[in-house]
Amino acid sequence: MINIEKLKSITTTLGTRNNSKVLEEEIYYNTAKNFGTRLNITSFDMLTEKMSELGIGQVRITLISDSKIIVQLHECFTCGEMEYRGESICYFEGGILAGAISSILGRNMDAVETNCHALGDNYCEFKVTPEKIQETDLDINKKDDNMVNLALHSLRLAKNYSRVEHKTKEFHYKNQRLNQALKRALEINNSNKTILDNMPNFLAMIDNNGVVIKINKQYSEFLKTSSSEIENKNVNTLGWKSKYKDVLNNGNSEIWQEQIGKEEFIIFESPVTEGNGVLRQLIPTDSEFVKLMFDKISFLEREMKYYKNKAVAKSSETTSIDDLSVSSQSMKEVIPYMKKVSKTDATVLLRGESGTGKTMFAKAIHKESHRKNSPFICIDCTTIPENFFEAELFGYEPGAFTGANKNGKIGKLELAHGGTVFLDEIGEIPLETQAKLLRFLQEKEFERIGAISTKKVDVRIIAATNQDLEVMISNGKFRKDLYYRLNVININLPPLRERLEEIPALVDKILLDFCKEVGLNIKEFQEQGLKELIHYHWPGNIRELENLVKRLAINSEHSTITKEEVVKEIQKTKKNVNLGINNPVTDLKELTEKDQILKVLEEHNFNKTSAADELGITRQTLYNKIKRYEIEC
Ligand SMILES: Nc1ncnc2c1ncn2[C@@H]1O[C@H](COP(=O)(O)OP(=O)(O)OP(=O)(O)O)[C@@H](O)[C@H]1O
Repeated sequence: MINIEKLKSITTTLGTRNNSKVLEEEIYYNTAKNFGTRLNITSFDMLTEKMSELGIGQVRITLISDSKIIVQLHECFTCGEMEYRGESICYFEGGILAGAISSILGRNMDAVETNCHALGDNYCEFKVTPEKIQETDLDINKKDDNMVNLALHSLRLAKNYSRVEHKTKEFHYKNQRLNQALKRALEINNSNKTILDNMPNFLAMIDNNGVVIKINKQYSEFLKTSSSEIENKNVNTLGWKSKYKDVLNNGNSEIWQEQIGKEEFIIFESPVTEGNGVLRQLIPTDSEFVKLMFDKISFLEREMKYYKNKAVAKSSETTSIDDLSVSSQSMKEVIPYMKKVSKTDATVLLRGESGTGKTMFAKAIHKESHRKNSPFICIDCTTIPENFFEAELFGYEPGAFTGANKNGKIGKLELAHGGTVFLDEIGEIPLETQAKLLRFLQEKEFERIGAISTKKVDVRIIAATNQDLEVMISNGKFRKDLYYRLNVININLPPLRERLEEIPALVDKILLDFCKEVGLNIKEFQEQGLKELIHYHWPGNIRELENLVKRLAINSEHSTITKEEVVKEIQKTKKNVNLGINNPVTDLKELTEKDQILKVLEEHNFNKTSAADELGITRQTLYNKIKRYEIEC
């Protein structure tokens, strides 16, 4: 037995409702195709006549060959009177053409729309080709209405991703197209049989007062009654459990499981006719369609679990607040505050120069919080191209934009549900995305790109920056309202030169962890060597100290690292500092720094890894600087 609550929760978190919509859409394509085969069309002339008579459009066949048939459709029913939509959308007509041509040729054909009026073309055009599945698998001439046959057909089509992608590109317009098709379906009367009657599933249309305005033959036969006994009666009078009110109020489909008679059904109710009516569909739970849907859901669920586990595993490697090496007075004062803050869900803004430990502290806050068993997801805003921010944070629906993954993408906020998202270098977020992020911080909800429904997720945001956000606000580069939202808790990590007394403890910790990690005999520093470290001013902060200590641990010949070895290593680091690297930046110094970076890059043939090495900075810092100084590489 299917657990409908689980289905609902999964569809809500993963947005798989839309994946089920993909299949739903397949069903409609197939239904139209099924209808096309039943028109008993035997020639192309008859096809042209019938399509015109049904009001589907004016057909012109421009090519008939062994491999394909090209059909133009003028005055297309779906898009003929539409404005430019930017996508081809006439899957309903494609289905009818595919079905009709299949019955003319006596072989299974499929139609793909290659031109569309909604794309700005003068007319719609369909390429009709033999379907790529084995003919023996499906006998479309067999006038078998059963759900299994249709669902099997859907399964094969759903597996054909390019087809699915083509037909699901514009999810926004799907309902509209469907509305029109159904509206029309109610009007068209073909030998006293409506299109609804030709549909194999159990379907009914309910108006906004809860009155059943149409029920198809299959449904009324299942209820062992005639359509006239049902139509024009209220769902309450009929004893139907319907959620039409919720559907119409919220504009979202409802799905649930129900036993009717002896059979179990999945019931879908979705808004149609511009939100004035509801289409009710009953699908038996033992149908292939439902099984397929569950397969898809469990695949997505497994995928989600995999990424969640990965994220949780990463966060469990994290140092906790108590394990952080902090021995200076200024940092010791920060720790109790951090612990208090960790227990809340408040947004935190960590500020400090590069290498002062912002990322490490963000992870420690997460580990101390009640979210510790949920993902910690770090987004380095300096590495995301401007156009991809929204997709990265909020995700997108299948086919939301050209070049998008055909299955859509779960955004990092959704992935982190229950956990923490760390936005490193928040100042890099483009203004447009800042607005959407602000809304998320205020309402905890967002829409994926291309989605019509809103998602709610429970995520804590920790942000970090070493930029002067206040200056960015006055330059119009950072939103003031977002700044206030982020700045609820502000933790400032002082540069290492202002907490030099921490160096001995930091060095001990770094040395011990590193020697263990790489399997070196544990080493120590000569006292004079340590003093040298304390006398240096560490413009690259703890990261610079960490790199230097690790280099010494590897290069030192002795179990005790000598003063001379330290001095030599510091000289190397200083050389880079004299070159202007790692200095806190002022306008004047920035100029020197840019020149020096350019010089080193040129010397290294623009190889970023070796240039970063020479400069004594991470590759990421080098990328950041290249970006900041607009150096062309
Ligand atoms: N208190 C600490 N104890 C031990 N190691 C630390 C501490 N603080 C920072 N580090 C180490 O210093 C390095 C730099 O820290 P981190 O990446 O957190 O800095 P950051 O401020 O986020 O830098 P950036 O702004 O460049 O991203 C890391 O490898 C981290 O492990």
